[in-house]
Amino acid sequence: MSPEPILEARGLSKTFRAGGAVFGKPFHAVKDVSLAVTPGETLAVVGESGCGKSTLARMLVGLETPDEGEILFRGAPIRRDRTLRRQVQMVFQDPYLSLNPRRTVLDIVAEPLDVHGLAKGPARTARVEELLRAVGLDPASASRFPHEFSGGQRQRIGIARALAAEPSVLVCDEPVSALDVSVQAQVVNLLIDLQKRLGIAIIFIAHDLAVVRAISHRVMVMYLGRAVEEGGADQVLVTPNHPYTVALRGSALEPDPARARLARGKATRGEPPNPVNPPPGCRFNPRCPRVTEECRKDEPQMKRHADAAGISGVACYHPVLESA
Ligand SMILES: Nc1ncnc2c1ncn2[C@@H]1O[C@H](COP(=O)(O)OP(=O)(O)OP(=O)(O)O)[C@@H](O)[C@H]1O
Repeated sequence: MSPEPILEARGLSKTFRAGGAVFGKPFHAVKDVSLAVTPGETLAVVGESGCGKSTLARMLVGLETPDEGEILFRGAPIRRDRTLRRQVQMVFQDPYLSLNPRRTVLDIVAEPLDVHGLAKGPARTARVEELLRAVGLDPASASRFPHEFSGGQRQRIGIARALAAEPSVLVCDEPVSALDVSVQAQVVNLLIDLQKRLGIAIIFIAHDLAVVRAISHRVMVMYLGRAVEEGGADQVLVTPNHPYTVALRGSALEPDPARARLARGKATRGEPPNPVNPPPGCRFNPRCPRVTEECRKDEPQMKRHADAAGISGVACYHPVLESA
């Protein structure tokens, strides 16, 4: 029997108005997305910029309220309360913007300890030093300020801060995309190591399939607010079923970023996606090499089935392997 999910989202939707304007046209940034992670598991959420990954992440940690759907922690619905805030912590994309430049590392990492009343005085300092050690930083650096650290070290400080709350789930929103390629693997390896030691579940958000390869057990692919494919990491990353995942994978195999963009552009023909005016039918249809009339009429629903790696699913009338 597979373990119970620690965090589950059912049918989450979020609508914004175009341009953030009060009278702007409403559009779905996230539409009917469901996911689940079990303790010790990493679910990667991948898709191009604007597909709704950050909005999904913000809903999961309670920074954004879903318009529809619910979030369950250990099987019980949770709202934007303290339980959710403490048990589900976020690691932000930009380690330069997400750390207050006027506070010391001690005070930054101790913030969740203060907010949740977890430690005071010498115990607070000792806990911060322990957390800094856990993320591979010198505990003596607690009195320093963020600008004295490199990008990779700052992201380690962000991870230490997230861990201070003793969370069961870390939601990492593009945690390495602002870092040099040489540093990205170190931060990914740190997360893998922490997961093994602490048994936390990780939701790892990225636009790049190559980055998620090392860390993910399961992968969900999003396109214009919708989940289009999900399954075990090997299945989705090696033998993808959705034509969009195939296109993303094509660009992931290209190590040079400029060529990867070109490959992605070629593989996903036509206009770049715009969530404000999604096409009728399948949202990917204007760019899809396998498009038929059916795809232009009705939106395909996610069809799920159980396999060796758990549940797999694809929302496509013409999935690649089945019709090959
Ligand atoms: N507060 C907001 N008000 C209006 N529109 C928003 C708001 N937040 C996000 N959006 C829009 O919702 C869509 C999804 O944004 P989101 O940031 O979730 O995507 P993403 O996949 O994380 O992209 P990126 O990697 O560029 O952040 C985008 O079109 C974005 O412009």
